[in-house]
Amino acid sequence: MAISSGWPIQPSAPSGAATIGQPVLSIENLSVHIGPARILQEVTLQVPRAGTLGIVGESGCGKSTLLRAVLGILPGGATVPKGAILFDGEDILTDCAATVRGRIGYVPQDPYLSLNPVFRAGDQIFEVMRRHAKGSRADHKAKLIELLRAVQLPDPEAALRKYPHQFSGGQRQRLLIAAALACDPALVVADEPTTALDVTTQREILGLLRQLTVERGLSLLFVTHDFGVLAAVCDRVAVLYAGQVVEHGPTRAVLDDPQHPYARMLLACHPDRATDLGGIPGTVPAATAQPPGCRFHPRCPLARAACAEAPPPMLPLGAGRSVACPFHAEAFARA
Ligand SMILES: Nc1ncnc2c1ncn2[C@@H]1O[C@H](COP(=O)(O)OP(=O)(O)OP(=O)(O)O)[C@@H](O)[C@H]1O
Repeated sequence: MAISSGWPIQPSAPSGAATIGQPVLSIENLSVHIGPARILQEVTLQVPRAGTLGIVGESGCGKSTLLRAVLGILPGGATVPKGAILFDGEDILTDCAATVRGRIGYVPQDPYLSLNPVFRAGDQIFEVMRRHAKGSRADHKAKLIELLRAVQLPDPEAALRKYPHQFSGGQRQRLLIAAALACDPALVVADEPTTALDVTTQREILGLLRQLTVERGLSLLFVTHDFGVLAAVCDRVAVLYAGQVVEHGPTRAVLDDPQHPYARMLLACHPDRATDLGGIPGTVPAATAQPPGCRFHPRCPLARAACAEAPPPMLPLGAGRSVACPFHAEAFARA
């Protein structure tokens, strides 16, 4: 059974937009360690200009760490033994990080925790614009009012003077989307931006995000653990397991016919498809105890000795798809 987004279908990106020119963001062989935790291993991904890439994976697979690396806010003690993150050709991991960061908008996960309760909403966004956007305060105000209209927040003038507690959760998330767009970013990074919201508000916010990215030609890097949300928002998807990308391709193709054993088993657990509640045998390894080779091999029904020896290369499958498993075509029975 196909996984439906459950959300109203939103306008899709202009034809061919996902493949135009250089990617806006290119993550190349990125490994991130924090102390003994080997969190990301040789992650390679691209966000197309005016395209949307979703990162999907279970809790603890490294989604937030990947976003933090892109935003230049890895925690103290983090090291990057390998790799690069190129934004418009500039390496975010080097000194130009501060300049680059102003051109990346961020929509956080929890609208209740992301605004300072003691400052007016407008002042908090003006402060970000003062640091990163050109123009006077009057220019910023005109721009912000236009954005608050675009995110469909009623009475934008009054909204600027309100404190965070005077908004609902959905309204706060609209405010945060406006804030993310305030400095004219080329890329918006969103970290599960609807998990704290009720289902109806989730639909509205996802629809809005999709509409704004299409209308404004923005690129979107979107993290979620929810395949339905992914189907609603993202043109392309990368499936992450224990810090390794195991499959990458157009969202519809991956959801309809996943190739990596992990992606197949994960999708089989989705409520739209599940025939039992068996789940995937075993547990996700701790970041301090990652198995060698393919990190999924201890749980994989197709595993053999070679899988424990070295991480499998990404194999191109055509039509923009790739999978990190040389045995992906073999059928398996779920344990
Ligand atoms: N500061 C840290 N120090 C040590 N280990 C960390 C640190 N931050 C994260 N980790 C570990 O890195 C792994 C990935 O964590 P991360 O938060 O990136 O995953 P995630 O996919 O975003 O999870 P969730 O969906 O639950 O937010 C986990 O095993 C986590 O315990």
